[in-house]
Amino acid sequence: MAKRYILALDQGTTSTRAMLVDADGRVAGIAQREFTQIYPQPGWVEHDPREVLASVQATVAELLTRMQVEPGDLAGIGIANQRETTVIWDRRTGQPIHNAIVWQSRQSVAICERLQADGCTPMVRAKTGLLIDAYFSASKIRWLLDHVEGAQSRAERGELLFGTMESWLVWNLTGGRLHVSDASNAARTLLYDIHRREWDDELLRLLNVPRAMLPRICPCSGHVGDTDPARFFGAAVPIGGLAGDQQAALFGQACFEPGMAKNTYGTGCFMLMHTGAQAVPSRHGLLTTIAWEIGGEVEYALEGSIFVAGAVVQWLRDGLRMLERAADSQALAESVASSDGVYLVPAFVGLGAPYWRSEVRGAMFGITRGTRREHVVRAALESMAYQSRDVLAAMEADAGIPLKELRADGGAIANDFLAQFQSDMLDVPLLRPKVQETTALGAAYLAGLALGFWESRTQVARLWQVERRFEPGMAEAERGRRYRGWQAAVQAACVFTPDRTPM
Ligand SMILES: Nc1ncnc2c1ncn2[C@@H]1O[C@H](COP(=O)(O)OP(=O)(O)O)[C@@H](O)[C@H]1O
Ligand SMILES: O=P(O)(O)OC[C@H](O)CO
Repeated sequence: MAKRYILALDQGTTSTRAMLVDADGRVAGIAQREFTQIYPQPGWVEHDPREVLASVQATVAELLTRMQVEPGDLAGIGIANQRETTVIWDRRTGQPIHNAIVWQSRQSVAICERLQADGCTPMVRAKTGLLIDAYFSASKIRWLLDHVEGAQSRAERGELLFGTMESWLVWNLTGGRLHVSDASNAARTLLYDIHRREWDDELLRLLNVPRAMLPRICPCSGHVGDTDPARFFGAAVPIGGLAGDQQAALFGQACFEPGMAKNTYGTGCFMLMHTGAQAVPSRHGLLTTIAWEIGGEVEYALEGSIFVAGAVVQWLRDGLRMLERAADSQALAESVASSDGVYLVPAFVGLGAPYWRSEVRGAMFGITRGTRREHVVRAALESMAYQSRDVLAAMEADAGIPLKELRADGGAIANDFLAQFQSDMLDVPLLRPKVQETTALGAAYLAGLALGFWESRTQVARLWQVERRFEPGMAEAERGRRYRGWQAAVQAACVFTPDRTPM
């Protein structure tokens, strides 16, 4: 019987999703499971890699059982993952030496400050397209090798392996036979030269990371290997695609031409613009990153990484108890004509792109006796749109291409108020696709193209369909006035830094 589905795994920051995609690019079924967020100290975030792996196995088992699909019905597997999150494990036992250090975690800030003070930024930027920040994997690896007893010498003896989540998952799903990563994930480690496309000796020396612990780099779309039947429901299923989740979403949104961009509104917000075969350096606080490597060719993207977006709504719900459900934020925001001058700067873990100010903390401005919960909720939603405008302005300046339309996805863009306000604030149409699980979809496409499930990107691009198009409708003067208020709020938040001790 013909293989009916590609299984896509979206291993995200707060949950794992498994999804079956059919040949028409339709989602036949989906299963999702959250896992524990470990906060050992303020500003630190960790995951237990074994629990993450268990969440993958549980979601796949649930999905296959519910959909009455046999592993033999699967044409292949595509994996997209939370990026930068760092796992180190023992090659022989397969056991992690510590929890995974999550991308948001700030425990390696001091390591980054030393590198900055040593003047390493220009060299790092030129080779990796990144800047020195605890966000990326390298300082997390250094932190683990420093803090787990004996880790450095074990790594030097070749006993320990490093990987981001896709690497850890492939290692386990193949029964410890494959230690690989892909170019889009390697590009987020701060150890990979995105132009020469190899691990870089100067960067490895700088961070004293032994080469022996690094994975082999595979293409994002290509037959990496097969699952071990003993580890994967009794079947050897080909793994055909690996990509960082934001790059996978760019692919799932069919942004294949230079100048096409997507923005994902999840916990954080990640805007990526495809820049073709050219790695465009940023002069405005963005990252230059590999979008994907396919058939020996690399395509690049400019990225604006915003650390807090949908998480601000979670905070209103769980921290302040202003909302019962995240979705209630829409009706509340729409019940008032404006935020009444209130601005919320959600710098809970500092500011990412384009500011890169890890010491700044969140703030609210413009409060009066008349400020109500509705205004605060509206200001919170607006903050996602303002932060995205900051990033888009930088992107247009760097790429020299004005954006024609923005393809949007992620949990928070279900909010129509946010979608409309975003379109107004950017003065470009915002397109919400029918399939909003674009990350998993992108992983499925990358795998399916490699395994002959789909023929070409042209075919994939035709499968993309718009669910709703939001047209900009705000007058120029009004847009400018509101955005200037936001810029003033960010500036004021940056001034308030009473405690500069790194977390
Ligand atoms: N209707 C909504 N309006 C505003 N925010 C929302 C809405 N629904 C979900 N969110 C926010 O979106 C985020 C979840 O999106 P998701 O794409 O699942 O995130 P992630 O993949 O980062 O875990 C949460 O932070 C939540 O607060
Ligand atoms: O898992 P998400 O959707 O929060 O995305 C996380 C990013 O990959 C971090 O760089």
